[in-house]
Amino acid sequence: MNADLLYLIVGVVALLVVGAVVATVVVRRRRALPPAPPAEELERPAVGTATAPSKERGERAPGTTAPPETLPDTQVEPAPAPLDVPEAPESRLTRLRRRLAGQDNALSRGLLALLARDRIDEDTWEEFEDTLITSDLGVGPTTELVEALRTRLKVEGVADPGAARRVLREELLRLVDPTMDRSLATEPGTDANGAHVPAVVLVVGVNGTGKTTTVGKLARVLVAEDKDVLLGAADTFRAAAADQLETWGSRVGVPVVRGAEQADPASVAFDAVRAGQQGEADVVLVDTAGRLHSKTGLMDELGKVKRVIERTAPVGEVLLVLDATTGQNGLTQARIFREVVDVTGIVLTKLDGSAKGGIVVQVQRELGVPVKLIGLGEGVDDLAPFDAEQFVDAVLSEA
Ligand SMILES: Nc1nc2c(ncn2[C@@H]2O[C@H](COP(=O)(O)OP(=O)(O)OP(=O)(O)O)[C@@H](O)[C@H]2O)c(=O)[nH]1
Repeated sequence: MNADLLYLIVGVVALLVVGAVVATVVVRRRRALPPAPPAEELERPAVGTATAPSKERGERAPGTTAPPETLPDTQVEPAPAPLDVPEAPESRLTRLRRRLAGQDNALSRGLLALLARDRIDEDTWEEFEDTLITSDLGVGPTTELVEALRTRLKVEGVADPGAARRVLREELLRLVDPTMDRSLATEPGTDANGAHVPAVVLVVGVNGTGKTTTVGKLARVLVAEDKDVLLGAADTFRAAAADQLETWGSRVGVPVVRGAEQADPASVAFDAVRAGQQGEADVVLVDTAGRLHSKTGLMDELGKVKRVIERTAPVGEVLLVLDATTGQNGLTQARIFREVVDVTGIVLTKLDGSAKGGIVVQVQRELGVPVKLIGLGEGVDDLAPFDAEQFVDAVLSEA
């Protein structure tokens, strides 16, 4: 072997040794590093549209590194919207009283202007009667009121408008009847075995009168009174009614039991009351469909709903919702519903913007049950318990 060949072999061996040493060091260093994070962790998409870093969303402020355990594995749902706090009963009443008094109140203006005249002659009494009839007081109550007023003004020798107004107030109040029990049956009870039984309120009426809206508003009244409420969407005829109720419910944290579109209303009502019993709700409000296609159909449907509910809990309250602006039509509806279910109270909606307050008296006489609630607008808290004195004062206010 010559010297050149020997140098070549020694050089190749030396290169191999150096290469092996370098490779070992690199492999060792790689093993010492943590594995590279997956691509998606490096670029986490922002949740929602907010751009400010948010701890809740697991975002990092620029230049900071969050410890791995603070990074959520899944996207964080946006926080639920805070619940509404429904208006307290007292402030609601004060506000709605002002609204009732602030109407373009033809009744009030007409009555007071007539009583303010120097001399009340026959023409004046006739005008007075016309004003009362226009307000939907009805012929019977109008005649009674006029006769009572004429007699009292004469017998008591009332001459000044202030005194005449006091007499009118007393007579109107007598017609509206402050002695009627207008409380709502919303106290839960127990059955024979001591099991919890929620109070059940069934809400009936023809479509468009404001049933679903009333159920939503009433839920808010009850929540403001610290009651646990559950809603049953037994109006399966109009799918939007259940959606509407869900919106009302979700705003105040009240659950809603609903069924499939066109499901049997009785089975939805049954499920709702059962759920109310199991969840120990204080009150279950059941919305119903109001098709007046035929009296028999309505009778069958409402009768069945009530019977099926009563397997679990008695129906303590049946509220008939009537639109105050529909006058005689409303009374016809009232008659039909009275034959179908035992109505325990009336809700008069849309009394805002209506000079038809006299309907309160007519409908109470027609059904023999009290007006318990009045709707005074489309706002979420525009439903108030009916109070005879406040109502008469609002009707006679000179606003
Ligand atoms: N101004 C006014 N509008 C009201 C009042 N109550 C309800 N409404 C309106 O009346 C309309 C009908 O109300 P709904 O609650 O959908 O009527 P419904 O009886 O449930 O109708 P169906 O579900 O079709 O049977 C809605 O636009 C309500 O906002 C009220 O007191 N005043």
